[in-house]
Amino acid sequence: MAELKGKKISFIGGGNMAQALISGLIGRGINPSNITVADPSEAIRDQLKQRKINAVDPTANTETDNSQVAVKGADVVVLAVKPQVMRQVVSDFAEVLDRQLVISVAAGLSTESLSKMLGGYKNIVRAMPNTPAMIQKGATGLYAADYITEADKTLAASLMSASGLVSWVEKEEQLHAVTAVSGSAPAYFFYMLESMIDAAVEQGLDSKQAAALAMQTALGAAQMAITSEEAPAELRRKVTSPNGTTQAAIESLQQDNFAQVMKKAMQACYTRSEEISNELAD
Ligand SMILES: NC(=O)C1=CN([C@@H]2O[C@H](COP(=O)(O)OP(=O)(O)OC[C@H]3O[C@@H](n4cnc5c(N)ncnc54)[C@H](O)[C@@H]3O)[C@@H](O)[C@H]2O)C=CC1
Ligand SMILES: O=C(O)[C@@H]1CCC=N1
Repeated sequence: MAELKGKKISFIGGGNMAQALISGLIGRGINPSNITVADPSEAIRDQLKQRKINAVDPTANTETDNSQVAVKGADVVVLAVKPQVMRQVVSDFAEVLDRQLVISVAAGLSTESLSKMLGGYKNIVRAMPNTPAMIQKGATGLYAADYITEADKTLAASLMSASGLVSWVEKEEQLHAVTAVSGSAPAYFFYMLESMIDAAVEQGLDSKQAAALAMQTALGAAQMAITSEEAPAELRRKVTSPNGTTQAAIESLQQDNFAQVMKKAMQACYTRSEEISNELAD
Protein backbone atom coordinates (compact mmCIF):
# COMPACT_ATOMS: atom_id res chain seq x y z
CA MET A 1 0.00 0.00 0.00
CA ALA A 2 3.01 2.31 0.39
CA GLU A 3 2.90 2.92 -3.38
CA LEU A 4 -0.55 4.53 -2.98
CA LYS A 5 0.38 6.92 -0.20
CA GLY A 6 -0.49 10.48 -1.21
CA LYS A 7 -1.45 9.41 -4.74
CA LYS A 8 -4.45 11.13 -6.32
CA ILE A 9 -6.89 8.57 -7.69
CA SER A 10 -9.74 9.55 -10.04
CA PHE A 11 -12.59 7.25 -10.98
CA ILE A 12 -14.49 7.95 -14.18
CA GLY A 13 -17.84 6.33 -13.41
CA GLY A 14 -18.89 5.84 -9.80
CA GLY A 15 -21.26 2.89 -10.13
CA ASN A 16 -21.22 -0.59 -8.62
CA MET A 17 -17.68 -1.58 -9.50
CA ALA A 18 -16.11 1.79 -8.73
CA GLN A 19 -17.85 1.94 -5.35
CA ALA A 20 -16.71 -1.57 -4.50
CA LEU A 21 -13.10 -0.62 -5.29
CA ILE A 22 -13.39 2.66 -3.40
CA SER A 23 -14.70 0.81 -0.34
CA GLY A 24 -11.67 -1.46 -0.54
CA LEU A 25 -9.31 1.52 -0.75
CA ILE A 26 -10.91 3.38 2.14
CA GLY A 27 -11.00 0.15 4.15
CA ARG A 28 -7.22 -0.04 3.71
CA GLY A 29 -6.71 3.48 5.02
CA ILE A 30 -6.59 5.55 1.82
CA ASN A 31 -7.71 9.08 2.61
CA PRO A 32 -11.06 9.79 0.85
CA SER A 33 -9.81 13.31 0.05
CA ASN A 34 -7.32 11.70 -2.39
CA ILE A 35 -10.19 10.14 -4.35
CA THR A 36 -12.22 11.99 -7.01
CA VAL A 37 -15.15 10.48 -8.87
CA ALA A 38 -16.84 11.82 -12.00
CA ASP A 39 -20.37 10.52 -12.43
CA PRO A 40 -23.46 12.18 -13.98
CA SER A 41 -25.80 10.58 -11.44
CA GLU A 42 -26.68 12.98 -8.64
CA ALA A 43 -27.73 10.10 -6.38
CA ILE A 44 -24.30 8.48 -6.78
CA ARG A 45 -22.50 11.77 -6.18
CA ASP A 46 -24.53 12.34 -3.01
CA GLN A 47 -23.63 8.85 -1.71
CA LEU A 48 -19.95 9.51 -2.39
CA LYS A 49 -19.98 12.97 -0.84
CA GLN A 50 -21.40 11.47 2.36
CA ARG A 51 -18.25 9.35 2.44
CA LYS A 52 -16.13 12.53 2.08
CA ILE A 53 -15.12 11.69 -1.48
CA ASN A 54 -14.87 14.47 -4.08
CA ALA A 55 -17.63 13.85 -6.57
CA VAL A 56 -18.03 15.89 -9.74
CA ASP A 57 -20.66 16.00 -12.47
CA PRO A 58 -19.10 15.39 -15.89
CA THR A 59 -22.17 16.82 -17.59
CA ALA A 60 -22.35 20.04 -15.56
CA ASN A 61 -22.48 23.13 -17.73
CA THR A 62 -19.15 24.59 -16.66
CA GLU A 63 -16.43 26.15 -18.77
CA THR A 64 -14.05 23.31 -17.99
CA ASP A 65 -14.92 19.66 -18.45
CA ASN A 66 -15.03 18.15 -14.96
CA SER A 67 -13.85 14.71 -16.08
CA GLN A 68 -10.88 16.27 -17.83
CA VAL A 69 -10.04 18.15 -14.62
CA ALA A 70 -10.29 14.91 -12.63
CA VAL A 71 -7.97 13.16 -15.09
CA LYS A 72 -5.49 16.04 -15.22
CA GLY A 73 -5.02 16.16 -11.46
CA ALA A 74 -4.69 12.41 -10.97
CA ASP A 75 -1.79 10.00 -10.65
CA VAL A 76 -4.08 7.07 -11.39
CA VAL A 77 -7.28 7.17 -13.45
CA VAL A 78 -9.66 4.23 -13.10
CA LEU A 79 -12.07 3.96 -16.03
CA ALA A 80 -15.23 2.36 -14.60
CA VAL A 81 -17.97 3.13 -17.10
CA LYS A 82 -19.76 0.58 -19.27
CA PRO A 83 -17.60 -0.55 -22.20
CA GLN A 84 -20.24 0.63 -24.69
CA VAL A 85 -20.01 4.28 -23.55
CA MET A 86 -16.23 4.37 -23.07
CA ARG A 87 -15.43 5.92 -26.47
CA GLN A 88 -17.73 8.87 -25.87
CA VAL A 89 -16.73 9.30 -22.20
CA VAL A 90 -12.97 9.44 -22.85
CA SER A 91 -13.13 11.36 -26.12
CA ASP A 92 -11.36 14.45 -24.78
CA PHE A 93 -8.99 12.80 -22.28
CA ALA A 94 -6.05 12.62 -24.69
CA GLU A 95 -5.44 16.37 -24.23
CA VAL A 96 -4.77 15.99 -20.49
CA LEU A 97 -3.10 12.57 -20.32
CA ASP A 98 0.67 12.83 -19.98
CA ARG A 99 1.99 10.71 -17.12
CA GLN A 100 -1.06 9.16 -15.45
CA LEU A 101 -1.54 5.43 -15.10
CA VAL A 102 -4.90 4.49 -16.63
CA ILE A 103 -6.56 1.37 -15.23
CA SER A 104 -9.58 0.15 -17.19
CA VAL A 105 -11.99 -2.27 -15.54
CA ALA A 106 -14.27 -2.41 -18.61
CA ALA A 107 -15.14 -5.96 -19.63
CA GLY A 108 -13.90 -6.96 -23.07
CA LEU A 109 -12.50 -3.59 -24.18
CA SER A 110 -8.95 -4.32 -25.35
CA THR A 111 -5.89 -2.25 -24.50
CA GLU A 112 -5.41 -1.54 -28.21
CA SER A 113 -8.98 -0.27 -28.69
CA LEU A 114 -8.83 1.82 -25.52
CA SER A 115 -5.47 3.26 -26.51
CA LYS A 116 -6.99 4.39 -29.83
CA MET A 117 -9.88 5.99 -27.95
CA LEU A 118 -7.28 7.83 -25.86
CA GLY A 119 -5.50 9.24 -28.92
CA GLY A 120 -2.69 6.67 -28.80
CA TYR A 121 -1.98 6.99 -25.06
CA LYS A 122 -0.37 3.76 -23.98
CA ASN A 123 0.06 3.86 -20.21
CA ILE A 124 -2.85 1.48 -19.64
CA VAL A 125 -3.32 -1.54 -17.37
CA ARG A 126 -6.45 -3.65 -17.70
CA ALA A 127 -8.13 -5.06 -14.61
CA MET A 128 -11.02 -7.48 -14.23
CA PRO A 129 -12.16 -7.14 -10.61
CA ASN A 130 -15.36 -8.34 -8.93
CA THR A 131 -17.82 -6.78 -6.50
CA PRO A 132 -16.66 -8.60 -3.32
CA ALA A 133 -13.92 -5.94 -3.55
CA MET A 134 -16.40 -3.99 -1.45
CA ILE A 135 -15.52 -6.10 1.59
CA GLN A 136 -11.88 -6.62 0.58
CA LYS A 137 -12.63 -10.14 -0.59
CA GLY A 138 -12.34 -9.30 -4.26
CA ALA A 139 -10.44 -11.23 -6.90
CA THR A 140 -8.87 -9.27 -9.74
CA GLY A 141 -7.12 -10.37 -12.91
CA LEU A 142 -4.60 -7.86 -14.26
CA TYR A 143 -2.95 -7.48 -17.63
CA ALA A 144 -0.21 -5.07 -18.71
CA ALA A 145 1.54 -4.94 -22.06
CA ASP A 146 5.30 -5.48 -21.88
CA TYR A 147 6.04 -1.75 -22.34
CA ILE A 148 4.35 -0.86 -19.01
CA THR A 149 6.98 -0.04 -16.38
CA GLU A 150 7.46 -2.19 -13.29
CA ALA A 151 6.64 0.88 -11.18
CA ASP A 152 3.25 1.26 -12.88
CA LYS A 153 2.55 -2.46 -12.63
CA THR A 154 3.30 -2.31 -8.92
CA LEU A 155 1.05 0.75 -8.56
CA ALA A 156 -1.82 -1.03 -10.37
CA ALA A 157 -1.40 -4.19 -8.30
CA SER A 158 -1.27 -2.15 -5.12
CA LEU A 159 -4.49 -0.30 -5.95
CA MET A 160 -6.39 -3.48 -6.80
CA SER A 161 -4.95 -5.50 -3.91
CA ALA A 162 -6.59 -3.04 -1.49
CA SER A 163 -9.73 -4.98 -2.43
CA GLY A 164 -8.39 -8.52 -2.20
CA LEU A 165 -6.45 -11.00 -4.30
CA VAL A 166 -4.73 -9.95 -7.53
CA SER A 167 -3.43 -12.24 -10.23
CA TRP A 168 -1.55 -11.20 -13.39
CA VAL A 169 -2.24 -12.86 -16.72
CA GLU A 170 0.43 -12.99 -19.41
CA LYS A 171 -1.84 -12.79 -22.43
CA GLU A 172 -4.58 -10.20 -22.76
CA GLU A 173 -7.10 -12.73 -24.12
CA GLN A 174 -6.85 -14.62 -20.81
CA LEU A 175 -8.92 -11.80 -19.29
CA HIS A 176 -11.96 -13.35 -21.01
CA ALA A 177 -11.41 -16.46 -18.86
CA VAL A 178 -10.83 -14.31 -15.76
CA THR A 179 -14.18 -12.64 -16.41
CA ALA A 180 -15.83 -16.07 -16.57
CA VAL A 181 -14.20 -17.47 -13.43
CA SER A 182 -14.18 -14.41 -11.15
CA GLY A 183 -15.42 -11.12 -12.70
CA SER A 184 -18.95 -12.36 -13.36
CA ALA A 185 -18.79 -15.32 -10.98
CA PRO A 186 -20.13 -13.71 -7.77
CA ALA A 187 -23.46 -13.70 -9.62
CA TYR A 188 -23.30 -17.48 -10.10
CA PHE A 189 -22.83 -17.99 -6.37
CA PHE A 190 -25.60 -15.52 -5.53
CA TYR A 191 -27.88 -17.39 -7.96
CA MET A 192 -26.98 -20.67 -6.31
CA LEU A 193 -27.78 -19.17 -2.91
CA GLU A 194 -31.14 -17.87 -4.19
CA SER A 195 -31.98 -21.34 -5.54
CA MET A 196 -30.89 -23.15 -2.36
CA ILE A 197 -32.85 -20.77 -0.13
CA ASP A 198 -36.00 -21.21 -2.26
CA ALA A 199 -35.63 -25.01 -2.12
CA ALA A 200 -35.09 -25.02 1.65
CA VAL A 201 -38.21 -22.90 2.13
CA GLU A 202 -40.17 -25.41 0.03
CA GLN A 203 -38.78 -28.13 2.29
CA GLY A 204 -40.24 -26.37 5.34
CA LEU A 205 -37.67 -23.90 6.70
CA ASP A 206 -38.34 -20.27 7.42
CA SER A 207 -36.69 -18.07 4.74
CA LYS A 208 -34.46 -16.17 7.19
CA GLN A 209 -33.24 -19.38 8.73
CA ALA A 210 -32.69 -20.96 5.30
CA ALA A 211 -30.72 -17.91 4.15
CA ALA A 212 -28.54 -17.86 7.27
CA LEU A 213 -27.72 -21.57 6.97
CA ALA A 214 -27.05 -21.46 3.22
CA MET A 215 -24.86 -18.33 3.42
CA GLN A 216 -22.80 -19.59 6.35
CA THR A 217 -22.30 -22.86 4.47
CA ALA A 218 -21.07 -21.01 1.36
CA LEU A 219 -18.67 -18.98 3.50
CA GLY A 220 -17.42 -22.06 5.35
CA ALA A 221 -16.93 -24.07 2.17
CA ALA A 222 -15.05 -21.24 0.42
CA GLN A 223 -12.84 -20.56 3.42
CA MET A 224 -12.13 -24.26 3.85
CA ALA A 225 -11.24 -24.64 0.17
CA ILE A 226 -8.89 -21.63 0.42
CA THR A 227 -7.12 -22.74 3.61
CA SER A 228 -7.02 -26.50 3.08
CA GLU A 229 -4.11 -28.38 1.52
CA GLU A 230 -6.70 -30.63 -0.09
CA ALA A 231 -8.33 -30.08 -3.46
CA PRO A 232 -12.06 -29.28 -3.65
CA ALA A 233 -12.76 -32.82 -4.97
CA GLU A 234 -11.20 -34.32 -1.82
CA LEU A 235 -13.08 -31.94 0.48
CA ARG A 236 -16.27 -32.98 -1.31
CA ARG A 237 -15.40 -36.65 -0.81
CA LYS A 238 -15.08 -36.06 2.94
CA VAL A 239 -18.65 -34.76 3.13
CA THR A 240 -19.97 -37.67 1.10
CA SER A 241 -20.74 -40.79 3.15
CA PRO A 242 -21.21 -43.94 1.05
CA ASN A 243 -24.88 -44.33 0.28
CA GLY A 244 -25.60 -41.31 2.45
CA THR A 245 -27.49 -38.06 1.93
CA THR A 246 -24.71 -36.11 0.16
CA GLN A 247 -24.17 -38.93 -2.33
CA ALA A 248 -27.86 -38.70 -3.23
CA ALA A 249 -27.55 -34.97 -3.84
CA ILE A 250 -24.30 -35.17 -5.82
CA GLU A 251 -25.61 -38.01 -7.98
CA SER A 252 -28.66 -35.91 -8.77
CA LEU A 253 -26.38 -32.99 -9.80
CA GLN A 254 -24.29 -35.34 -11.94
CA GLN A 255 -27.37 -36.81 -13.63
CA ASP A 256 -28.39 -33.25 -14.46
CA ASN A 257 -24.91 -32.59 -15.91
CA PHE A 258 -23.98 -29.89 -13.40
CA ALA A 259 -20.37 -29.69 -14.65
CA GLN A 260 -21.63 -29.26 -18.20
CA VAL A 261 -24.13 -26.59 -17.11
CA MET A 262 -21.32 -24.62 -15.42
CA LYS A 263 -18.98 -25.04 -18.37
CA LYS A 264 -21.68 -23.80 -20.77
CA ALA A 265 -22.43 -20.75 -18.60
CA MET A 266 -18.74 -19.85 -18.38
CA GLN A 267 -18.36 -20.31 -22.13
CA ALA A 268 -21.31 -17.93 -22.68
CA CYS A 269 -19.55 -15.38 -20.46
CA TYR A 270 -16.24 -15.83 -22.31
CA THR A 271 -17.93 -15.52 -25.71
CA ARG A 272 -19.80 -12.37 -24.69
CA SER A 273 -16.54 -10.84 -23.49
CA GLU A 274 -14.96 -11.64 -26.88
CA GLU A 275 -17.99 -10.17 -28.66
CA ILE A 276 -17.74 -6.92 -26.68
CA SER A 277 -14.08 -6.79 -27.61
CA ASN A 278 -14.90 -7.17 -31.31
CA GLU A 279 -17.83 -4.74 -31.18
CA LEU A 280 -15.57 -2.03 -29.74
CA ALA A 281 -12.60 -2.65 -32.02
CA ASP A 282 -12.16 -0.25 -34.96
N1 LIG B 1 -20.33 -4.84 -11.77
C1 LIG B 1 -19.35 -5.77 -11.79
O1 LIG B 1 -19.44 -6.79 -11.09
C2 LIG B 1 -18.15 -5.58 -12.65
C3 LIG B 1 -18.07 -4.56 -13.58
N2 LIG B 1 -16.95 -4.40 -14.36
C4 LIG B 1 -16.87 -3.31 -15.32
O2 LIG B 1 -17.02 -2.11 -14.61
C5 LIG B 1 -17.58 -1.11 -15.46
C6 LIG B 1 -18.73 -0.43 -14.72
O3 LIG B 1 -19.69 -1.41 -14.42
P1 LIG B 1 -20.70 -1.20 -13.21
O4 LIG B 1 -20.04 -0.44 -12.13
O5 LIG B 1 -21.29 -2.52 -12.94
O6 LIG B 1 -21.80 -0.28 -13.94
P2 LIG B 1 -22.69 0.88 -13.30
O7 LIG B 1 -23.77 1.14 -14.27
O8 LIG B 1 -23.04 0.54 -11.88
O9 LIG B 1 -21.68 2.12 -13.26
C7 LIG B 1 -21.34 2.86 -14.39
C8 LIG B 1 -21.39 4.31 -13.98
O10 LIG B 1 -20.92 5.11 -15.06
C9 LIG B 1 -21.59 6.35 -14.96
N3 LIG B 1 -21.44 7.12 -16.19
C10 LIG B 1 -22.20 7.12 -17.30
N4 LIG B 1 -21.75 8.06 -18.16
C11 LIG B 1 -20.69 8.67 -17.58
C12 LIG B 1 -19.81 9.71 -17.94
N5 LIG B 1 -19.93 10.36 -19.10
N6 LIG B 1 -18.82 10.06 -17.10
C13 LIG B 1 -18.68 9.43 -15.92
N7 LIG B 1 -19.48 8.43 -15.52
C14 LIG B 1 -20.47 8.05 -16.32
C15 LIG B 1 -23.02 5.94 -14.65
O11 LIG B 1 -23.77 7.03 -14.09
C16 LIG B 1 -22.81 4.81 -13.65
O12 LIG B 1 -22.84 5.27 -12.32
C17 LIG B 1 -18.03 -1.82 -16.73
O13 LIG B 1 -17.14 -1.51 -17.76
C18 LIG B 1 -17.97 -3.30 -16.37
O14 LIG B 1 -17.61 -4.10 -17.48
C19 LIG B 1 -15.86 -5.22 -14.22
C20 LIG B 1 -15.89 -6.24 -13.30
C21 LIG B 1 -17.04 -6.53 -12.49
O1 LIG C 1 -21.69 -8.24 -16.49
C1 LIG C 1 -20.74 -7.53 -16.88
O2 LIG C 1 -20.62 -7.26 -18.08
C2 LIG C 1 -19.74 -7.04 -15.88
C3 LIG C 1 -18.35 -7.50 -16.20
C4 LIG C 1 -18.02 -8.54 -15.20
C5 LIG C 1 -19.10 -8.45 -14.23
N1 LIG C 1 -20.00 -7.60 -14.58
